[in-house]
Amino acid sequence: MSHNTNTSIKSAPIAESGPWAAAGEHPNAVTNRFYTYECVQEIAAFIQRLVPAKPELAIICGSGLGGLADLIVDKTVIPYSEIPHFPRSTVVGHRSNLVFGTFNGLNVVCMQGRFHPYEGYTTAMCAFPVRVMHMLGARSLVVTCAAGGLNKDYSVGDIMLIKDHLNLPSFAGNNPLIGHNDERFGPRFPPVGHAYDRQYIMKMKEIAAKYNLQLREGVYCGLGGPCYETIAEINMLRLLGGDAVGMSTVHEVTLAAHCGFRTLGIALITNKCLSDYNSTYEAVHEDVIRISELKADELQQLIFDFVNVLKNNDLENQH
Ligand SMILES: O=P(O)(O)O[C@H]1O[C@H](CO)[C@@H](O)[C@H]1O
Ligand SMILES: Nc1nc2[nH]cnc2c(=O)[nH]1
Repeated sequence: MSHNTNTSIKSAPIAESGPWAAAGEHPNAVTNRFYTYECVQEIAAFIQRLVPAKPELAIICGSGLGGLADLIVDKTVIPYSEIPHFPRSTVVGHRSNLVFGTFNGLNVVCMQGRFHPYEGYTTAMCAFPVRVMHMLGARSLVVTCAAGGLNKDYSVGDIMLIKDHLNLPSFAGNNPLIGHNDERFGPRFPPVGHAYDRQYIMKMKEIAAKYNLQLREGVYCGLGGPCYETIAEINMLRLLGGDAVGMSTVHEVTLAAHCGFRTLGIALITNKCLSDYNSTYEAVHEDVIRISELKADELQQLIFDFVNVLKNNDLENQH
């Protein structure tokens, strides 16, 4: 597929040229490159030429959870490598496809593979597909991830609905919204206190109850990775109120809140975060993938049923 990758470069003030702009005079200008509105428009237009149908729901697949995209019917699969300016997923358990089609009868767009800051992308670059999917027409987002269980009551295999998050990189000045704010995306100071939609959470609990499944509901801590946590860090995150920890999601949900998505966040607890210095257990990515794949069917069924809620517009305060 041929495309001109240079048409939307508004400014390329940093060493390498690309579709991003630097974040102005902010000290993070070099590290916080982000995609311009025009670039997102160009990508959306490119995709619309291939897939004219408007997606209603956007889905992001976490580690080992990309199988959901295989259940989409009447599919159009666009490899990230064929989309202008798109990064690539480099992590085991993440494919690199944007998948369109219908899932339980609803038009969806699904990221089969996401981007993480530890791959070398800025948080803004990691999260920018959220804006593309919004520009394509999606207004609901389901974001899934694999996570370590900080909460001592949690077991491996538990599914946690994310009620809130701690965006730890943002504490250190690494927020995907740093830099020039283009109001066409959203406001300069977006509220994020309700970034995870309460009604979506309630609906998902009702769905789970039908399967006698008890879902957890908790606070997700987003860290930069790629190291798993030290014991001291695990203890700190617990003190801060964290229930689960991972290396994704928070920057995506920040951009989703900024542009007005209603978001359902689901973390699959793939490992326990142990704080016993005498234990020899360590988290490993192979276990993360194994547990994700083991629990994928359950998660997919819940999301499949959740689509009914969206299709039937079975919600109050729809905005
Ligand atoms: O958050 P997702 O992409 O599901 O992946 C999680 O699993 C990986 C670590 O095993 C990290 O990338 C962490 O963020
Ligand atoms: N940071 C972090 N990410 C994870 N992803 C899956 N498990 C974990 C974990 O224990 N810690």
